[in-house]
Amino acid sequence: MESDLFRRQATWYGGRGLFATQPISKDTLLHTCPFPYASVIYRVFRKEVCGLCFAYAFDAGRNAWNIKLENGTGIWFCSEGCRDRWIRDESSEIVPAMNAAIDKLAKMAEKKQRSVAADSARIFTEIPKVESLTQDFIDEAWVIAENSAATQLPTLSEMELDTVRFVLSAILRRHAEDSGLQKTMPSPLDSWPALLELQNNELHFYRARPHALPSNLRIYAFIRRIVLTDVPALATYLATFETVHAVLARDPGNVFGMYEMNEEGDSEMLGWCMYVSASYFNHDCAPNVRKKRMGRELHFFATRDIAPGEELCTNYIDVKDTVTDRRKELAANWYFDCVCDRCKRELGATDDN
Ligand SMILES: C[S@@+](CC[C@H](N)C(=O)[O-])C[C@H]1O[C@@H](n2cnc3c(N)ncnc32)[C@H](O)[C@@H]1O
Repeated sequence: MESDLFRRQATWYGGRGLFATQPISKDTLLHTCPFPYASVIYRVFRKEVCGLCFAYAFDAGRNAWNIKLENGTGIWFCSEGCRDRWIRDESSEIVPAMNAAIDKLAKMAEKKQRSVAADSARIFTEIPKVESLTQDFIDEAWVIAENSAATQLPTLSEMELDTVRFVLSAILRRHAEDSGLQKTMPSPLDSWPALLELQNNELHFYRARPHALPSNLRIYAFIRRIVLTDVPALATYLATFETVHAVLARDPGNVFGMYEMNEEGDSEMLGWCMYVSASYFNHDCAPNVRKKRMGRELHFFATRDIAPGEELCTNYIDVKDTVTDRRKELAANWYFDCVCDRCKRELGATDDN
């Protein structure tokens, strides 16, 4: 990573992490991602969350935002400034066409539900047994899906349609990057080649959630159909399954939930984002880094003084929970057994364990 304060290097427990290269004082701003590479606001919240800065209407004492694109569907803004910046910065012609296509095809698929289900290849519907879920099995499933995807129009759940929007936002960003349309170029640390360097977690993910493999293959088939029929500008990214697969394989374990407090004072997830360079902060149950989302920017600050050589870690889960609950959650939703010192201490473990 290009920073005076830290560098990316291999960890003793596997994978990469970020390590301080000089003394860092408490509250130092360590890293900023100016905007996510890919993001989605859940459809149910799209009138309540600004399409540019992610401001939540509830925080401003409102039920919804009312500023829209003139020709657009599916995106609301908290201010004319955000709308105008979105038009200036994003590929504004493609997005409304894409959103309209998603809605149209989702309705078409719903109407044709029976016949489509009957025609579908088993790969799109059958939940694989955990024992059969090897990397070879997954790779083969994608090849089969690619060979049959052109004619498929699967019916998707609301969650799957949100995932379609998420993946398409990544494809759009890649297209903007490749074609020079991107007005504010991201740093190389937040580019498509950098995204490909993120840890691929699909094997752990599908073994924990076998239904997600056919679901992701349906998502791919649906995206391919949308692009081929309604968004030809993105067709090169759908010539093979690689782009969709690359995003879906890196989503689990790398993305950030978009959380806000709701009326009841509970934390509500409004969508999720992929901030590529931010994904290199590993987890620690006694973190020395805290993250703060400010609009669509994600900032990371030191929570205490940090010595050179120390790993910079944030927390992926609520660290107020007990050691048993923390480890259960990390294993279930993040697919790893935490190696942090606090866990070791609280488990009464020795270094050999
Ligand atoms: C968001 S990524 C962090 C970057 C990752 N280490 C890499 O090389 O790409 C999360 C992954 O890092 C590893 N990881 C993060 N914190 C960990 C911890 N406390 N104990 C063990 N593994 C951890 C796990 O493999 C996890 O799936």
